[in-house]
Amino acid sequence: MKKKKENWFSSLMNFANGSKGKLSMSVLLSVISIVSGLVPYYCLYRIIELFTQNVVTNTSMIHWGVLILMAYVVKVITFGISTGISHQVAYHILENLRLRVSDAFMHAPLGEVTSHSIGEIKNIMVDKIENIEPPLAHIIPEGAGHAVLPLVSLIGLFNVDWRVAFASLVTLPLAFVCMVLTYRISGKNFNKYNESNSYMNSTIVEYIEGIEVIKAFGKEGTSYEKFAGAITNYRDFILKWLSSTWITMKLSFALFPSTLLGVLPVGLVLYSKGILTPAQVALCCMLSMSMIGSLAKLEVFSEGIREMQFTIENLQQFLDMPSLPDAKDNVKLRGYDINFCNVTFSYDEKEEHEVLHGINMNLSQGSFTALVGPSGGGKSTIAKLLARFWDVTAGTIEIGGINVKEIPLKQLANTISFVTQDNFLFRCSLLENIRLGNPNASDEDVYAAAKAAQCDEFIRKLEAGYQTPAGEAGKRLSGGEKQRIAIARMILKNAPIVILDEATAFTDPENEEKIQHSIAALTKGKTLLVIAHRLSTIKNADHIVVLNHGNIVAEGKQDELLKHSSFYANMWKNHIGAKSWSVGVRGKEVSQDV
Ligand SMILES: Nc1ncnc2c1ncn2[C@@H]1O[C@H](COP(=O)(O)OP(=O)(O)OP(=O)(O)O)[C@@H](O)[C@H]1O
Repeated sequence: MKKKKENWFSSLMNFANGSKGKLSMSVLLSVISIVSGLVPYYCLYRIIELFTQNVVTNTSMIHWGVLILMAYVVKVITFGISTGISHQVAYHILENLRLRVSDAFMHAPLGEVTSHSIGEIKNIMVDKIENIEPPLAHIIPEGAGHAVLPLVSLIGLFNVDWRVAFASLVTLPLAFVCMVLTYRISGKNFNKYNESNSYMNSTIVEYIEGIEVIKAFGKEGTSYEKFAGAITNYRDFILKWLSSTWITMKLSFALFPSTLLGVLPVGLVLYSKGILTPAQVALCCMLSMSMIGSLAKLEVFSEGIREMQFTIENLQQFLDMPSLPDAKDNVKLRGYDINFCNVTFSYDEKEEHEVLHGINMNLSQGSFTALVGPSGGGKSTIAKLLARFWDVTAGTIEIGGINVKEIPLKQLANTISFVTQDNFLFRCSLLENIRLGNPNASDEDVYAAAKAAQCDEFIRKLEAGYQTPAGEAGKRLSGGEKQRIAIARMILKNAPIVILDEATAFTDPENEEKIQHSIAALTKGKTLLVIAHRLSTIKNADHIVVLNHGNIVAEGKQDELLKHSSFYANMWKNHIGAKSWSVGVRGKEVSQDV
């Protein structure tokens, strides 16, 4: 059965959990504050009445004056407390929204996440969510107050005379029509607005991120044009969008607060007929004027409501992202053997482009398995499926006899250390970047892991050593240095299964040998899966699996493969050739050493 689409406001209120009491208090105080603004009008009416009946005394003036002052104090205090509370609640809702969206990203298959550009995600998570804070903090409490005030004023007007009360409503129907029209016209283009805004954000992020490539290829002009074009398109779109609603919006802005238009003439006619006293006419004018402020505010708030509605509806696509099913309770693994059974996989939902076709593979606990093969053969995909960045399309992957889908994602993450090709450093110190591998590790443990990964020496040479912020250092570190930090993280994590995806690809030969020794020592007894292009680094593997176009084309030990697989033998020959060639070019002599 199709799930009923939740109203955007209910969705928003779901994020106020734990703060609904505060929100109600804020609404109540706001209503008190706004309605207490009517008290001075009533007092003025009584004072005018005293004057017109010529019975005014000092005591009565003081009496009504004090009442006006008290109403003012109540108005200011209740308003202050109400908005204070509502801002707290608004930020609580914003925090929940952001946490919920980032949680959705964390639990979604990786492909879902990468299908959105960084600019788009930043736009929604930072800017759009932040933009709803002011309307959220003001509209709910103040909106309630401003909705109640015209009603109270209207009741007051009916109390004086029903004809004046109806006269105050004369412009409302037309104002409503204009407001609904504005809402409809601008709503139609909101998706386009989002697209245009996201595109502009993505373009600027791409422009800044790719600045090195742009400079290297002398494409400043072209890239700048793309960026400037996105800004111009956005401006043109917004201007067109605004002009499409300009007339109806301005009309509704003008008509909504025009209560005096009916009240004043009708009040004066009733006065001339002796039905209303001058004080009553003054009271009717004051009451209808009190409605003006509130109706104008409601009109402005309708803009904010629309902003909130569109933001929440836009966020819904992120909140509704499919998530990888996650088991609740930790399971008992029977060791750390890994078993791929008939695994097929496509990155696209339609399964049109299968990248793995029925992979069967067994990695016994404590063994060292190497995945090799031409680029695009599916090596990294296998590693990512094991770490469950995606779920297999068909077949199963088991660890210790348990399907990875039945292992809670957290337990799986604790079981596997994955050093990927992208060695991402977070915006914190290098010490903390390494400690990510094990948050409970002491500083000494971090230093030991860094030594084993051959990064202690260069880190200590940095001005702030281990305290160097990675954001800053990340730009200064070489690819190999970042890779060694990632390996130190892996060492510190000490998980029973280790995946190294081209883990030493950036490292120079001298350090590579040292790291290879450290990795060999530190992964002893662990189930190790290495993805390597440089066959010399995995020639001692217990098991080498050769992948081509998503199929296993050969497997075995190095010696067996060299004897029985012409495919592997060719790869080996090419590898040796490439090594010799590179040495030859640099040293002007050709060597056949590997
Ligand atoms: N996120 C993705 N979305 C769609 N297709 C992808 C994605 N990642 C990889 N592919 C495709 O899947 C196939 C296998 O890629 P994979 O990265 O697993 O190969 P690989 O053997 O690790 O290559 P390399 O040695 O170059 O890293 C390739 O055709 C690639 O284009």
